[in-house]
Amino acid sequence: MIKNIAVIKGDGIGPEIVDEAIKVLKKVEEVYEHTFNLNYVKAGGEAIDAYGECLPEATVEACLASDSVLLGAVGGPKYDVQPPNNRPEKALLGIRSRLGLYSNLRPAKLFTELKDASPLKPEIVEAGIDFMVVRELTGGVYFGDHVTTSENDVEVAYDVMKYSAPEVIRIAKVAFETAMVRNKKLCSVDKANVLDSSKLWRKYVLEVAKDYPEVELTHMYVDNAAMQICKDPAQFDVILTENMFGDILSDEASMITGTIGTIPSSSLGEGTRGMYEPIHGSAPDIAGQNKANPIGTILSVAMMLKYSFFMEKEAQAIETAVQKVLDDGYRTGDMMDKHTTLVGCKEMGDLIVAAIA
Ligand SMILES: NC(=O)C1=CN([C@@H]2O[C@H](COP(=O)(O)OP(=O)(O)OC[C@H]3O[C@@H](n4cnc5c(N)ncnc54)[C@H](O)[C@@H]3O)[C@@H](O)[C@H]2O)C=CC1
Ligand SMILES: CC(C)CC(=O)C(=O)O
Ligand SMILES: [Mg+2]
Repeated sequence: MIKNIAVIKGDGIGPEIVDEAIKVLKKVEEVYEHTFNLNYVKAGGEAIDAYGECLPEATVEACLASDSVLLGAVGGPKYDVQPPNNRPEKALLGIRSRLGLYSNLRPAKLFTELKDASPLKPEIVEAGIDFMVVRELTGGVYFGDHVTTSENDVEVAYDVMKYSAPEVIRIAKVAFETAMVRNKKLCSVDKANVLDSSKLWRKYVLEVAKDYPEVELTHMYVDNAAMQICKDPAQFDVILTENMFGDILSDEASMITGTIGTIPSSSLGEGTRGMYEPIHGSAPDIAGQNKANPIGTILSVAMMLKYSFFMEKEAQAIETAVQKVLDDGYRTGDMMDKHTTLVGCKEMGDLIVAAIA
C-alpha cells in the first residue's frame, strides 16, 4: 500500500522523537512491503525560525494533501516572546482546526512492566489502569475569543469557552462508539454546576445517549474527575470531555501510568486523514540530550497505521515490539525504576526497530 505522510518534527525534543518514529515506520515499510512517502514540513518554532510565521499556508496544504500527519511537539521558551497569533502552540491549534480534527483519543493504559514507575499505591495500580480519554479538540476555550483590554483603567483579560450543539453531538458520538468497542462505560466530564457551556454539553450528551442504550453513561464534575483518576482509575473505561479539561486530565492520566513519555494520540475528523502525536510537549528541559522517551511518538505511528490506514497487524507489530523492549528491562530516564537498564532516545528507538518481526 502507498501512503503519503506529512511529517512535522517541531521544536525541543520533537526532532529526536520523530526521528525514532520514522525509523520504526521505515522498518514497517520494509517488513510489510508498503511505501510511505514522507513529506517534511515545518510548523511551530521551527517555522518561525525558517519563515517568520508559525503556520505557513504551504504546511497546511501539505497536511491537507496527505493521508495523515505525524507531529513531534511544538513550543519552547525562545518563542514565548512571540505575539499570541504567532506562537508555536497557535500553529498546532491551527492545524487541528484547518484539518477539522475534532476528536482526540488519548489512551491511559498501564504497561505492567511500568507499574513501579506509577506514583500511585500498588493496590490502586493492581486494580488496573486502562481507559480512553476522548477529548473534543477544535472547540472550547482554546478556540474562543482571547481578549486583553482595560475596564475603568484596570487591565483585564478574558477567554471565551463556547460550544455549539453540533460540536457536542459529534464528539459524543465518537465517545459512545469508542465505549461500544470497549467495556460500554462512558463517563462524561464537565462543570455543569457552574458553566453554561457544560450545561449544553450535558444536555446533548444525554440526547446522543438515547442511541446507545447499551452504554452505561455517568456524569462527573471535572474537579472530582481529577481526584477520581488518582483515587480509583479502574472505575473508568471511556472519559468524554471538552478541549481544555481533556488536555489537563489526559496529562494527569498519563502520569499514573508511569510517565507522559509513552502516551500516543490520534486526532481525527470526518474522514480517515488524521494527525498523530504524543500527548506531551516539546520538553525543552531535556531537548538535544538524547534523553527523551520516543515511545509516545512510536505508538502514535501505530495509531496512525490502525486508525487511518487500517493496517492492524502492522500496528500490532509495533505495540508488541514496545512491549518486548519494556519486558527486557530497557527504560529512558523518565520511566526509570529499580532493576532496569537506562537507555537514550536513539537507543530506545533502535531496540524497538530491532524487535519488529
Ligand atoms: N502538542 C504539543 O506540541 C504541546 C506543546 N507544548 C509546549 O511544550 C513546551 C513545554 O511545555 P511543558 O509544560 O514543559 O510540558 P512538556 O510535556 O513538554 O514537559 C513536561 C515534563 O515532562 C517531561 N517530558 C515530556 N515529554 C517527555 C518525553 N517524551 N520523555 C521524557 N520526558 C518528557 C519534560 O521533560 C518535563 O519535565 C511549551 O512551550 C508548551 O506550550 C505543551 C504541550 C503539548
Ligand atoms: C499546546 C496546546 C495547544 C495543547 C496541548 O497542551 C495539548 O494538546 O496537549
Ligand atoms: Mg497538553
